[in-house]
Amino acid sequence: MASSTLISESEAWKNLKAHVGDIDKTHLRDLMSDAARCKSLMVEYDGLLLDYSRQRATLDTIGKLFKLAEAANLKEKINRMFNGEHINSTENRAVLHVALRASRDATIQSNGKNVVPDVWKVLDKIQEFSERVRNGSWVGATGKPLKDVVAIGIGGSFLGPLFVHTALQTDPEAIKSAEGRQLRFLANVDPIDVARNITGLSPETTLVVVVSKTFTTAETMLNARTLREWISAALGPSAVAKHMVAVSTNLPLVEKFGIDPNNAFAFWDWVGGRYSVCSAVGVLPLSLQYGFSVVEKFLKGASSIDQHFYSSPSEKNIPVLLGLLSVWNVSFLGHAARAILPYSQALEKFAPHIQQVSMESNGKGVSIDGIPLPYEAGEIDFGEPGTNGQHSFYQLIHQGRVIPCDFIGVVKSQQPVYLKGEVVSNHDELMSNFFAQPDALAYGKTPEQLRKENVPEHLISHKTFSGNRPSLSILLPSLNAYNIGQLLAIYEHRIAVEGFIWGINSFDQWGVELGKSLATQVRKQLNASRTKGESIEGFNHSTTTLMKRYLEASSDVPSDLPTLLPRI
Ligand SMILES: O=P(O)(O)OC[C@H]1O[C@H](O)[C@H](O)[C@@H](O)[C@@H]1O
Repeated sequence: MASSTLISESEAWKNLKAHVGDIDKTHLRDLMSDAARCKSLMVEYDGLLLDYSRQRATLDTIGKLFKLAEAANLKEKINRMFNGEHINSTENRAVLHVALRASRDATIQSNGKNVVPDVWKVLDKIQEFSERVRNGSWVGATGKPLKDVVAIGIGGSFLGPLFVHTALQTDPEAIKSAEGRQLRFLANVDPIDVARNITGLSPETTLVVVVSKTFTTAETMLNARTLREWISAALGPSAVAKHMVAVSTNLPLVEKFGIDPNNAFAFWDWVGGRYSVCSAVGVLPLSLQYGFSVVEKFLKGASSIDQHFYSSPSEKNIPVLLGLLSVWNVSFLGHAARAILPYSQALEKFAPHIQQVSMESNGKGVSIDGIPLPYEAGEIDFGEPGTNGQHSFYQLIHQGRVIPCDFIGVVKSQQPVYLKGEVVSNHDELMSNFFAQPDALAYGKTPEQLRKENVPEHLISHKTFSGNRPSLSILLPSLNAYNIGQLLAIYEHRIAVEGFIWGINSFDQWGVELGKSLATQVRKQLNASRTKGESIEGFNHSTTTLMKRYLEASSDVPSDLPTLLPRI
C-alpha cells in the first residue's frame, strides 16, 4: 500500500467492516462455550498470560485483523522503529525508547551510530551517583546525608516514574532498599503542590531532581525556581550545587539555570517524553530511592517484552494482539473508551500513566501524511484499581455504555495476608473479583434467569444484564520490578501498534501547543495589569470578564512566596 493511502481504503479494512455484521449476530455467552476458540485466544510469554477469549471476536475476526496488520505494513513499521528510522516524521526524529533498556552488548542504531554505549554511560553515571547519595558519601551543604528526593517534572517527566514508584513502594525487595528514604513528585504548578511536597522535608537533607526533556516547560521551571529559592533561603545560594541535579536533553539550559552540568543526566531527542520512564527521567529518581539494582530489573522486564514484540509472530505477540484488538473495538465496533482495571493497589498510577501514553500518542485527527482520518482513532483511557472501581463506575460498564475492559491481575501478592478463620486470604478475596467481573460482563443475566429466581416482574428490566461486553485479562506472576517493566512495555508497544495500523504519527503531540501559547498571552496580560495597572486588551468578552474578576479579587495576595509555604 502506498504510504499516502489510508488504511480504510484497503481490502482488509473493508473486509473487517463487512465482518461486523457477523459478529453482531454472536453473543459472548455462545462464543465462550466454544472451548477450542477460547484455547486459541490465550497467549503466554515469560510468565505472563493474556486471555482475550472475552473479546467480541471469532477466529475469523483474528485472521482478518492479521490481514489488516499486513495491509498496514505493521511488521515493517515495527522494524523501522527498532532500526532507528525517523518514524516521528513531523519532528524528524527516531523513536528508540527500546534502546533505553537494551543490554550493554546490544546494537541499536540512530543516524548510523550505535546509541547503546551512550545509554549505558548515563546508566553507569546514575548508578555511581545514586550509590554515593544513598551511602552518604554525597552530602548536602551542611554535611548531612540527603535522604529525601523531590522529583520536579510534569507529563512524561512525571507520570511514568510515579507509576513505577507507586508499584515498587510495597514490593518487599524495594521496601528494604528504600529504608529511611522518601521520594516525592512535584508536578503541578499549583503552589498547593509545592506546599504538599515540601511539608515535613528539610532543605538540608533534600535532593531536588529537575526532570524536563526540553527544560523549558513553564510549570516545571517555575517549580524548579521555587524549590531553588526554598534551598537558597535556608542554606545560601551555593547550596544549590549540592542539592539540585537535573535530567534533560537540553544541557545548555540546565547550566544556565545554575545546575552544575556534571550533575546533569542526559537523554536524547529519540526518547519521547511519554516513553521516557526507562531513561534517566525514571531511572535517576527511582535509583535514588530503591538502588540501581532494583531499577535494572525493571529495565530487564521491559527489555524482555521488547524482544518478544520484535521477534514473535503476530499470533503469539502480546502487544500486537492487544493493539489489533483495540483497533477492532474502536474503529469497527465503535467503542471509544477503554477501562484499565488493575486488581492491585500497587498499580493505582498505571491508568493515569497509560492515559498519557495512549491519548497523547494516538489522539490524532490526521494520518501521518496529514490526511484527515475518515475513521475513529485513539482511545479514551481511564481506570482505577479493582475492587475500588466496582463500587464506583462499573455500573455504567455493566448496564450502561459498552466499554472494553483490561483486567490486570497478579498471582502472588506483594503483601499477602491470610487471617485465621477467614474463608480465603485477602488476596484471594481481591482475585475472586478479578475472575468474576469478566464473566459478569460477558454473560450478563437474562430475564428468564431472573424469573426463575422469582424476581418481581417490575424489576426484571432493571436487573437484566445484557452481557456481551468485551474484556481481556492479563495475569502477571507477581509484581516485582521485572514484572512492572514487562507491563509498561506491553502497553507502550500496544499503543504503537494501534498507531501503526491507524496510519498516524503516535510520537508527536502538536495538540498540546495551542493552549500553551494562549497561556503565554494571558501571563503577559496578568503581569501588565498587576504591575502597570494596564487594562485587559485582546481577549473575548468571556475571558476578559473572568480575568477582571480574578485580578480584582486577588490584588492583595502577598508576593513573598517562601512565607506562604509551610514552615518546616
Ligand atoms: O519533559 P518536558 O520537556 O518538561 O515536557 C513535559 C511534558 O510537556 C509537554 O506538554 C508534552 O505534552 C508532554 O509530552 C511532555 O512530557
